[in-house]
Amino acid sequence: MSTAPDVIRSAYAQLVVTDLGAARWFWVDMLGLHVQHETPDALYLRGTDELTHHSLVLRTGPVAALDHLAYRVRTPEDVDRAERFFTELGRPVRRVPAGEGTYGVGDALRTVDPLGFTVEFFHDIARGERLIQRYDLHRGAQIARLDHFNVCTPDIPAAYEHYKSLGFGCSETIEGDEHELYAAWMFRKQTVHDVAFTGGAGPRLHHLGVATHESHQVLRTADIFGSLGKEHHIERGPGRHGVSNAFYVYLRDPDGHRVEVYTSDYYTGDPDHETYRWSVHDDRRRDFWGNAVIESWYKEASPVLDLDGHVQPISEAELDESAVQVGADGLGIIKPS
Ligand SMILES: O=S(=O)(O)c1ccc(O)c(O)c1
Ligand SMILES: [Ca+2]
Ligand SMILES: [Fe+2]
Repeated sequence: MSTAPDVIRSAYAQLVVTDLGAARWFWVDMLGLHVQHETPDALYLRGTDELTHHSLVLRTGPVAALDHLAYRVRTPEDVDRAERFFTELGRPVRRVPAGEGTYGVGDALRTVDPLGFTVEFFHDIARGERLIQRYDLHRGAQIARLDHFNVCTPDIPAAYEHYKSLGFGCSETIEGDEHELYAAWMFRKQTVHDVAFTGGAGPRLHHLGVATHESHQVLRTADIFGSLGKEHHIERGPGRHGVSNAFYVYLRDPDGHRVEVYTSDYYTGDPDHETYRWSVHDDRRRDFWGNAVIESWYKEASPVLDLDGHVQPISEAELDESAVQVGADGLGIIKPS
């Protein structure tokens, strides 16, 4: 296998939304993302700390879906490496020269990865002005930056192996009694994850994770939605995660796309960083206070598009974490299917 591209971080996602005005209300007015560029059918958004052009692109389309995920790579030559790497894997690849792809992004490689997701690797991207200390412009949830992608896939071990071959480390896992893999969190930047896998029918996008600096901003996000009688957008939390130790709240946008407002995970940058493994029977794994995970969080996710914009077919998962229950005696019981 040729050398993998040197991925720096999860960098942006492009979502298809069916109503750009409604999406603007949610992502700009409520979450506080900054509009770096806009056209009649697209918004290019970033958080207060982000110095590159955007970390989220919303474009109008008939079906709410993930258009593609994008990772930034260290050098322009890593875009060539990505092309060789995925070509050797036998995956469909498409080179997207500067000016022909996403506005603000330079030369890029797009592929459909082994999990069925359309993924872009790029280096060159336009800059945005520094807003880190423009507190006068920090609004709503005061989102600082994109933190991670969470994807639904039926084969978590295959997802783990693919991202391991791309040089990702593994910070945490959720495992069964025989160490079957229910979920995994993997990273290139030195925090808990750039990408994580939720077991389920896939390929589907489970959520985008966006980071705030402090937990009071997570609580304030929930309060703002409550104040406006829009609490139906709050799906899960606020709460404290077991995995990652982050404080979180999950929201659904007007199209049902899930976003997690997330803060205070931890450093993972040492070369001998060890994976922390949770039992699927430990009720603190997903919420450290043992709060139940609402069914929709396990079952609902956004469809994804292929390189030509067609919705990818999905395949069902073998393992169903939501079927695993911890009984009153603290032992795991599997609900009869
Ligand atoms: O619910 S989990 O504690 O497993 C969790 C941890 C980190 C995340 O980013 C997440 O979405 C979910
Ligand atoms: Ca609710
Ligand atoms: Fe997350």
